[in-house]
Amino acid sequence: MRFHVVVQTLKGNIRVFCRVRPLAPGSSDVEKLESGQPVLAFPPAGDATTAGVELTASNGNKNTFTFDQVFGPTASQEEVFEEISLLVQSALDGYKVCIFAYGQTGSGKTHTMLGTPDQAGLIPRAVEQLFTAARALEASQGWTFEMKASMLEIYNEEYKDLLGKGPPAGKKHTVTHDERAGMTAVSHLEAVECADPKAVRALLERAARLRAVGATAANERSSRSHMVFLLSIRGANATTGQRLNGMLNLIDLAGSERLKTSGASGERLKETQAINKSLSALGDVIAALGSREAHIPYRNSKLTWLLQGCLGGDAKMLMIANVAPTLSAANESLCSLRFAAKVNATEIGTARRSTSFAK
Ligand SMILES: Nc1ncnc2c1ncn2[C@@H]1O[C@H](COP(=O)(O)OP(=O)(O)OP(=O)(O)O)[C@@H](O)[C@H]1O
Repeated sequence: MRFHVVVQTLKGNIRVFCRVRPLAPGSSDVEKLESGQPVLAFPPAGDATTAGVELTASNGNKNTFTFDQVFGPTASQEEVFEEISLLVQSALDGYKVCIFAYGQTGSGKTHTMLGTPDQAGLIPRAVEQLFTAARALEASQGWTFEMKASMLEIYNEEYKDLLGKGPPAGKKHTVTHDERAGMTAVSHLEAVECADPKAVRALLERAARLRAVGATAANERSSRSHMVFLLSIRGANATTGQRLNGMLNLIDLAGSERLKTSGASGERLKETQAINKSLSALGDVIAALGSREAHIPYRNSKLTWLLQGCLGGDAKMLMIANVAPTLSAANESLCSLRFAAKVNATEIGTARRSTSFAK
């Protein structure tokens, strides 16, 4: 347990990875410039703890970025998870952990977070790992753990429960924070007790079906909304009296691409404004935390308001910037990499575990 704490603290509380997805099989997309140069290349970063990615725009301009990790198109789900597993594990030590997938529509966010049945993504792998570790601690060190999962969608600046029925007619979900206890409560949100990883898989399938229904009904809704997976972990140790509250939030953000708003109207315009608002609010919160401002603008979006207890000095954050390798995506990839670079340049204080001893 102690080992996890030390390693993660040394690496800092905000980390940024970049993941480049492969070209779709049979795709007619172009991934090279006319000169034959690839749009994305992976130069060495110059030190052992970071990795580089270089994007060449259609005008030939090169933009180089360094992140904590860069995964090329051949990186497997397992390789990506390996780099994240320590961070996930720390939720079981009483930390609040937030992992975001950021990028334009089609850049691989959902593949990274949820994956497919034969290429499981971060969420199922994280839950499986936490179960295994919790069981081992229960068997060897007198701990008991309770894990509860919720899933919600934020669409047009409104919360929607993906597992339960949601609030009664005429009511909305409300989010309240108990700062002293470090707890967040969402009204009318279903929290499903996770007795084993199989239960979580069933739950993810249920949520995916619900989102899919939305997608046909509301114009590719899944890429126009944020999907938030929340796992709360309560631990109690009968031998030592120690208690802990960990939290793992895994977020598949809405597509970050800027629509040409001049052509967008009605629902589409409203969606775009809501996405732009919440993504820039997320960037603003991170920037305000980094510059130690007295006021952190959590209230500026439903996303930052929901996650405020897990965004900040006490929490650990990871942003995965997903990018597509194609020439047609190069402009949006550049925007994503710039956003990620800004996050990467932010320093947030040392994470704190939420633990206490029963009297
Ligand atoms: N690393 C990868 N390996 C293999 N296939 C991938 C990978 N990343 C993405 N894909 C595939 O590329 C396509 C687009 O990916 P995905 O749906 O994850 O993008 P997205 O960013 O979540 O898009 P949206 O915003 O529409 O949800 C999917 O068919 C997905 O299976």
